[in-house]
Amino acid sequence: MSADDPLVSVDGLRTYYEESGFLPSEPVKAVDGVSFDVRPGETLGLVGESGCGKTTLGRTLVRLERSTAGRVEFDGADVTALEGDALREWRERVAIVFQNPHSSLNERLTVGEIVREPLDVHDWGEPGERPDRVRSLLDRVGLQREHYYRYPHQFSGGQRQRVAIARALAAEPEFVVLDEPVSALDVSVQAKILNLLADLQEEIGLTYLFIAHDLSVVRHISDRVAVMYLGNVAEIGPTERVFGSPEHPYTHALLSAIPGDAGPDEFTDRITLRGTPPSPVDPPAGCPFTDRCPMKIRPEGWEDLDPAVWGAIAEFGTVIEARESGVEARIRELKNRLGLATERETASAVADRLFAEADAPTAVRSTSERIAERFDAGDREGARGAFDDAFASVCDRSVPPTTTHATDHRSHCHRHDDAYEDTDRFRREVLER
Ligand SMILES: Nc1ncnc2c1ncn2[C@@H]1O[C@H](COP(=O)(O)OP(=O)(O)OP(=O)(O)O)[C@@H](O)[C@H]1O
Repeated sequence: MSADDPLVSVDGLRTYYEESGFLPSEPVKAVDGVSFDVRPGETLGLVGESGCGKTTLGRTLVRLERSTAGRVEFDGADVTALEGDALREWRERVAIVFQNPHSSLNERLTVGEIVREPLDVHDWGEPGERPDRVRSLLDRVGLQREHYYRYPHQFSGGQRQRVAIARALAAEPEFVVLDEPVSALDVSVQAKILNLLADLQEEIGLTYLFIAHDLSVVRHISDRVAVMYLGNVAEIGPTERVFGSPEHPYTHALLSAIPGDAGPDEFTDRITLRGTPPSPVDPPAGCPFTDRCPMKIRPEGWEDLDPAVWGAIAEFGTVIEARESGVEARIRELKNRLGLATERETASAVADRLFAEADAPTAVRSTSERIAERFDAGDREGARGAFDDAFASVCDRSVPPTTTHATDHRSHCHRHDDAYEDTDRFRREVLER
């Protein structure tokens, strides 16, 4: 392997959770087609809101979750299909540190036994050498050799995380997934653990995937950063480039929420995103961020609408869509079958209220009224189609291609297409929100 070759190469990776329950359901698309590399010796930061799939991605990379599709190459070889001895052997080369050191350690084992366990599992060295290896690991992570016979409950959160790190490094892995390794710790302890991780990386030449929601920690520790949204990577690039000149509207929004100097250089105002991310069971067909994007491209004919009207249209669309498909539709179907009353407000009433509040122009009102009437008359699929014909834009219809902005800096947004790059206007609009 040359120094430029990735250690981990992820291509089109998907991890879906099949749900078993009372209602027939679609899988949770926790990771929905991500591609990126992790290079030897680097720290790749992984950020994004709660539930966007960071943990699932990290767990899939070390085969704690089974991928649904795509490839994960480790040192050039696909590891997604490994089984038996080959899987066991490869597992020596990877490790994971979990967020909560209060739940990740087995309380019934001594610290020495906890750290020794992977040495036994992977048949590391001779059995007689292992206690010494454990003691030197304890020493290396800032604990004492004498702690071998102590139990986890005798330690503070920071010390427990040191035990977890010693255990993760015991069998000499090359690649370590750090899943929010400091977020459960006191702020005063966080810096010490981060420094320990950085020292260990340098000494041993480790490669890290560092998952975190604290963006200033990620900026501090990562060489590159990947921004995740709804199971997808929206943007990836060198840390200073992504923080200094973010390209994806979601990255803009995420970074604008950082107080003070740690925020992006070109924005000073906070961008508040509408609503919450959609369910990963039923993600949008086009851009994953389309429902909440403050820079969403508008369809022809509606370019000059006031943002409040545009917001009302989006809300109306969400109601129609939720009632026509997804969980709400399945529940309604079931209730209908059981003879239970279901709908509350008619679509026409929803449209009337939303568009009156937003003071929408007549063209919007009459178009929506026609759609709502069709919906209320029972042609829900037709109404949804009519809504898409009238108001959907390229962001709703097609998955954005990859745009490379500079060496190593990539993002996925239709705005990067020259035809739509009216960013000045939309950035102003974003700031005015
Ligand atoms: N074992 C599971 N079975 C079914 N769904 C799951 C399972 N684990 C996670 N999910 C779902 O998959 C999606 C991604 O979850 P994941 O924990 O990977 O996100 P995350 O970004 O790490 O969130 P957080 O920051 O809260 O840990 C969520 O919708 C979550 O509810």
